[in-house]
Amino acid sequence: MFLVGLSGGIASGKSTVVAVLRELGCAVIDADVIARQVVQPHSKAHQQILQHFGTEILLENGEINREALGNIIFSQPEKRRLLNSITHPEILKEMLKQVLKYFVLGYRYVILDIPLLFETRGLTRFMKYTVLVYCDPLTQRERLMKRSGLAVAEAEARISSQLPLDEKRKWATHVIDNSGDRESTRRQVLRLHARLEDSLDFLWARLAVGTALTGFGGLVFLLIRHFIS
Ligand SMILES: CC(C)(COP(=O)(O)OP(=O)(O)OC[C@H]1O[C@@H](n2cnc3c(N)ncnc32)[C@H](O)[C@@H]1O)[C@@H](O)C(=O)NCCC(=O)NCCS
Ligand SMILES: Nc1ncnc2c1ncn2[C@@H]1O[C@H](COP(=O)(O)OP(=O)(O)OP(=O)(O)O)[C@@H](O)[C@H]1O
Repeated sequence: MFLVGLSGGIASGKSTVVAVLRELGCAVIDADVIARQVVQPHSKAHQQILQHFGTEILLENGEINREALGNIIFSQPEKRRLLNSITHPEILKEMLKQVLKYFVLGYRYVILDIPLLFETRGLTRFMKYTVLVYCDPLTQRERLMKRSGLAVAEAEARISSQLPLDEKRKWATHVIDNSGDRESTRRQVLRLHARLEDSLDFLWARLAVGTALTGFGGLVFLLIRHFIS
């Protein structure tokens, strides 16, 4: 089994790409969804957030007021680092559990949708491929303002809380450019999907050739090499 890290910037189109991949039957784990689950009332992260940010970031029903917390962390880098240090270990733990679930279910690869993949040190080393959902800066800002009802300055604060997409582009093994229309993006996702599926064929072909050439010892060697690479 191998892992594919999918990332992008805020409102660059990750969910749009993931929707197509899910339609094609891929297993996808969404870090934003998990980030919501791990801060539910009575969780460890909820208690720590309350302790550091105070009751003013709570709604009447005890849940986190995401808008209020967002306003704080997107304008104050040190508060953002604090929130990340509380939530990220919990998010990673839950992601690992879900990866194991898909492994047991027999999926041959799992896509991890992680907005801060390239910002989180060391995480890309576990991914066989990294996919960046790119979008040109002006379109990204416009889509973000429209989707979240933000003013220019607020949208820019959110965008600049992440590494620029042009920087992330250099690190990704695959790029999907979502600056155009949805149809153009869909075509690129179909090509990516075909490559991911081919990548499996390549593995099995390598194993078959390896076994034929070197016998059982060679097969064991190739399997070990694959799972630790
Ligand atoms: C700040 C919070 C409360 C805002 O909630 P809200 O519902 O408005 O936004 P949502 O969670 O849907 O996130 C939207 C996007 O914001 C960006 N974003 C979220 N958290 C961060 C962060 N800490 N740093 C930079 N960008 C972030 C991502 O691109 C994400 O896709 C929430 O995002 C949060 O708890 N963030 C901390 C956890 C985290 O790092 N999540 C990102 C996944 S690892
Ligand atoms: N190709 C496109 N053409 C027009 N609008 C688009 C396109 N792709 C995405 N959008 C719109 O842009 C907004 C952001 O897209 P999406 O939710 O897929 O991004 P995201 O990266 O998952 O966002 P976030 O990280 O902030 O949750 C949405 O309102 C979506 O409908």
